[in-house]
Amino acid sequence: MSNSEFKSLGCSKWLVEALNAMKIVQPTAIQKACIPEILKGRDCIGGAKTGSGKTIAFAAPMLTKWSEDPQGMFGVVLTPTRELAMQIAEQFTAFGSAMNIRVAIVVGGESIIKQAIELQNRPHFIIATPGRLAHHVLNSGDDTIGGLKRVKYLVLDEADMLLTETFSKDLATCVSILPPKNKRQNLLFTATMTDQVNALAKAPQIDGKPPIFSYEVESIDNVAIPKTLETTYLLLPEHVKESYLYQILTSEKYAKSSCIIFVNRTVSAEILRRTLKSLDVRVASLHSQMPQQERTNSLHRFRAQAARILIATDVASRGLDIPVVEFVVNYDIPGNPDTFIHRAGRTARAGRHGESLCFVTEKDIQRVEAIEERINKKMDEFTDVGDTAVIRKSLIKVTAAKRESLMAMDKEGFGERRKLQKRKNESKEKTHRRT
Ligand SMILES: Nc1ncnc2c1ncn2[C@@H]1O[C@H](COP(=O)(O)OP(=O)(O)OP(=O)(O)O)[C@@H](O)[C@H]1O
Repeated sequence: MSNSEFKSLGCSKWLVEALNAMKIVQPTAIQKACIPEILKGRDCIGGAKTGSGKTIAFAAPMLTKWSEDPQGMFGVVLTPTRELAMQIAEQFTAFGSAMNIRVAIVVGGESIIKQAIELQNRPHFIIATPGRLAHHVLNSGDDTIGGLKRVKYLVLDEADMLLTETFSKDLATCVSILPPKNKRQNLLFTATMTDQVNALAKAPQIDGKPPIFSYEVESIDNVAIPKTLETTYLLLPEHVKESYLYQILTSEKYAKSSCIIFVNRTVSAEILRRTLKSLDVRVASLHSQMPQQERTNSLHRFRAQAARILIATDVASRGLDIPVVEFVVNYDIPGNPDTFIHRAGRTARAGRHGESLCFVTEKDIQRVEAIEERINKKMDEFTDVGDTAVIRKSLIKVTAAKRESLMAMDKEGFGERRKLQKRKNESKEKTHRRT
């Protein structure tokens, strides 16, 4: 048994040992601040930069309390994306394996019936995306979701995102089945504070409940990105972006790096994936137009380093914890500076070094300035571009690969499939609204 500081924060002995086995001994700032307060029964709003250990900050106190009386459904964790839900569920399962923990994942794109059966088995923790949990709340009987009426904890991970309009209806449905606010503990965590989150931090105290504990590690609004993150930009014309990307990814410096490339649209992700694949780069992709099984497989391949590069839309920008990622490329610049913080935060996690590069065309300059203002830091110019003669030469090869990709996508009706899917989703949404 070690002299882990988690013990002095009040975590159970078995959990301290489980953390220890994973070499997690010294709590991070957010963990030190939040664990004792959550154990006291307080609601908590925790703000800390990407990769600074927010998951354990809420998981450790919940698991400690659960192990004192491991009965029935104990806690619900909501997250905005399916992959993040799966990752959190894996962590709960790993931490609680010695205690026979039961964790259910309730996310879209997976079998509703299988999930209903899992819920009937009374899992201790339910890790869910709001849309699918709301579906169960609206359509399943008490034998499936009745246990939710007695949960002790509700966690909103990536709370700023979950509190946006996109999730409001589903979130309200999920919360409607839980015990009232004063009969459950509410834990909110985020890497980017928004007005909605701040407003909750200032909410009046509920009678008989300890006051909300609100904590931000060194004001994340002023220091929004990890210290170990290098931020650079490369100014370039739109039509050479693919060639530069290919050149950089295959250059001596980055040829072995694990890298996530963020684009703004699913169609761009598909074009890039095909183009790079035909140029023999080991790529995987992750976007919302892929079937869930493919999304899961892609992420597995990337995590296992079978694919060195992940091309992704913002479904991958939040929460994903893949320690080997050393390099994040913003192939397209996001419109919301907070999105940049989350994307770049897929690297430089837990004190590791990481790099973020922005591809900047003329039309992106204002967006980059807004990001620099948000992160309180000027980006440096990227200098590892390599030989421009080589890039010029590769331009022909890369352009040909892109043209072939576009032709293949056209033939397969990629755009059509998306339109069809969109129409299907819209009609599903209408039915959902009617029910
Ligand atoms: N006390 C600790 N000691 C060592 N490693 C830790 C500690 N706490 C967490 N970690 C590791 O740090 C990494 C990042 O943690 P986590 O995923 O919880 O970050 P986060 O703050 O939720 O980030 P994001 O805002 O991107 O969701 C994980 O790999 C986790 O296992």
